Amino acid sequence: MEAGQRRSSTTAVALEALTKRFGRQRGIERVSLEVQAGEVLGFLGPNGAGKSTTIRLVVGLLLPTSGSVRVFGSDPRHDVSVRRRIGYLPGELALYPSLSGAELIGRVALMRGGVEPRRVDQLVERLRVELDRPIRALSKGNRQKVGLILAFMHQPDLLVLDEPSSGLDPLLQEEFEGLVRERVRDGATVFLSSHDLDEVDRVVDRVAIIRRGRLVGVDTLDQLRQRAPRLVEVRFAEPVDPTRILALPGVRALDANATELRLEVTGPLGELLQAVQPLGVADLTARPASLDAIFRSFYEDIPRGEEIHAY
Ligand SMILES: Nc1ncnc2c1ncn2[C@@H]1O[C@H](COP(=O)(O)OP(=O)(O)OP(=O)(O)O)[C@@H](O)[C@H]1O
Repeated sequence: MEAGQRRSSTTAVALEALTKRFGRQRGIERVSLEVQAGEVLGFLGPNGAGKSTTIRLVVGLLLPTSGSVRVFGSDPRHDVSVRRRIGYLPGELALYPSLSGAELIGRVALMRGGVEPRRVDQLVERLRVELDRPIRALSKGNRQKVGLILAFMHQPDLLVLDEPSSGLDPLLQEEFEGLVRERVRDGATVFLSSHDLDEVDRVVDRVAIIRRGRLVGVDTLDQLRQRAPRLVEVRFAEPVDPTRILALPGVRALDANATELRLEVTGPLGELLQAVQPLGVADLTARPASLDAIFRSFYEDIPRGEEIHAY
C-alpha cells in the first residue's frame, strides 16, 4: 500500500516510553512509536523480542509498568468505546475451547453489542471456516480462521493482529491479505506482527523492528530498500587498475581483479558509474537489495550494547 493512499494524518496508536516487566523478567523497555490512521505497520523481531507483549499492551490486556498507550487518543484499558473500535487477533485463541466456532462467534458478537450477520456470513464463506466443531478440536489453521472472523466481523477501525497468517495455507493467506486491504481502503489502521517477510513486503507501509524488548528500527519499506546495499558486477573490456573505484565511499569489494569487480554498494550509484565508464565497461549489472537480506540484518544476534539504530 502506498503512503499516499493514507486517509488522514490522525494518530491511531501512540506508545510513549512503554515499558513492561514481568517481575525481574524483561518484556519491553521504553518503546515509543506512533501509527497513523490508515497505515499498515508491520511489527517484526526474533522470538521472545517483545511483539506479543507490545500488542497486548496496545489492546489494553496488560497493564504497563511505565509509559503510556493511546488508541485514538484514549487509554484502551479505561475506555470501552475505544476497545470496541479494535479488532484483536491473539497469538493463541484460548477463549472458551469447548464452544463451537459458531457459538464463540455468537457470544463475542453479543459482547460487542451485535454484529451484522451478513458480514459474519461473508467472512465464514471467504475464509472457509468449520463452524460446528469445538474450538479445541480444530487444527491450528482452522482456529486461526475463527480468530480472524472475531477480529474482522465488527469492521473495526484498528486491527491488531498477532501473527495473523500463521497456519494459513497460501490461498487463505491471499484471502486474509485481501481482507486487510479492504479494511485499509475503508480507512482502518493495521498493526500486525509477522515472521513472514514476503507477507510483510506485500502488505505493510512501514516496519518497526524490536529486539530484546527495545525498538531498533522504524522505517518505510521504500526507505529501507534505498538504504540497503546493492550488488553491482562490472566487467571491463580490457584489464584496469580498480584502486580508485574501490576507494569510493559506500563501495565494498566482494571480489576484485583487473577485469571483473563484484561490489556491494550502499547509497546512490552515480559516482561509481562515472568512475567505471571511462575505463571501458563490457557489462554491468546492479541487483536491488532483497528485503529478506535487509530484515535478516536486523534479526542477526548482535552482542548487547552494539545494536544498530537505523533511524
Ligand atoms: N506472562 C509473562 N510472564 C513472564 N514473562 C513473560 C510473559 N509474557 C512475556 N514474557 C517475556 O517477555 C519477553 C517478550 O515475549 P513476547 O511473547 O512478547 O515475545 P514475541 O516477540 O511475541 O515472541 P514470539 O515471536 O516468540 O511470539 C520474553 O522474554 C518472554 O519470556
